[in-house]
Amino acid sequence: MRTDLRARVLIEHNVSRETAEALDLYVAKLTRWQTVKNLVGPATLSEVWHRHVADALQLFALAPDAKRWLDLGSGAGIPGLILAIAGKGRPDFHVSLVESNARKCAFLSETARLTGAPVTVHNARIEATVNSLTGIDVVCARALAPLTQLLTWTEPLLTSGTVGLFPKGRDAAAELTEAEDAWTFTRDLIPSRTDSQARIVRVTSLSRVDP
Ligand SMILES: C[S@@+](CC[C@H](N)C(=O)[O-])C[C@H]1O[C@@H](n2cnc3c(N)ncnc32)[C@H](O)[C@@H]1O
Repeated sequence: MRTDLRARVLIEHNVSRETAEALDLYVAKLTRWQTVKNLVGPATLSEVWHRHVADALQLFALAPDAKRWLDLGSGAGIPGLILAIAGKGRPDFHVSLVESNARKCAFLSETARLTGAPVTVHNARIEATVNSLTGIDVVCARALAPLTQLLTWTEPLLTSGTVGLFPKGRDAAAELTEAEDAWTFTRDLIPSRTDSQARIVRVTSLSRVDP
């Protein structure tokens, strides 16, 4: 079952053999750490290629030319570390990972070293870090916070030309409605390729609604 999912994901995302081997290292490391550190929902591990790897890789198609990525609340590196592993060969490609949990950062650093993924791991809180990060093409965050909170955290970036890509579940439309009370922005609601109920919210040109 797992092998079938792996093969399907690799074909669908046109993954090279070298990248597939690096993704295998990621999955093996995640599986090993999961037994003692509980990095992802235990029920999701048997479908890691679909639920995590493919879910991350689909973001590339939404910003194909982006080089400098920022992933907030990376956890076990989803989507940021997976994107970094897959984007490793691209010129000037780099992903900043922000994660407040030290043991998750240890996993991110060790796995990045093992796979050669071009990342910087920031063991820090988002609110203390975002202002110092510049030159970011895309900021993403999965399963972190409601859209209104994400826009508040990423305001310095999204008001300055950075694109936001936020994978969301079935409540994406409601989160958008709430966020539009406080912000104006250009947005697309893109169907997820891994979950028919889920959406990816793409946000650009953010500004605050006048009080
Ligand atoms: C539910 S997990 C999601 C992890 C990953 N993005 C995923 O989709 O599997 C949220 C992560 O965000 C981190 N986090 C929550 N609030 C944070 C903050 N203010 N600054 C940095 N990290 C934070 C948590 O430690 C946790 O690892």
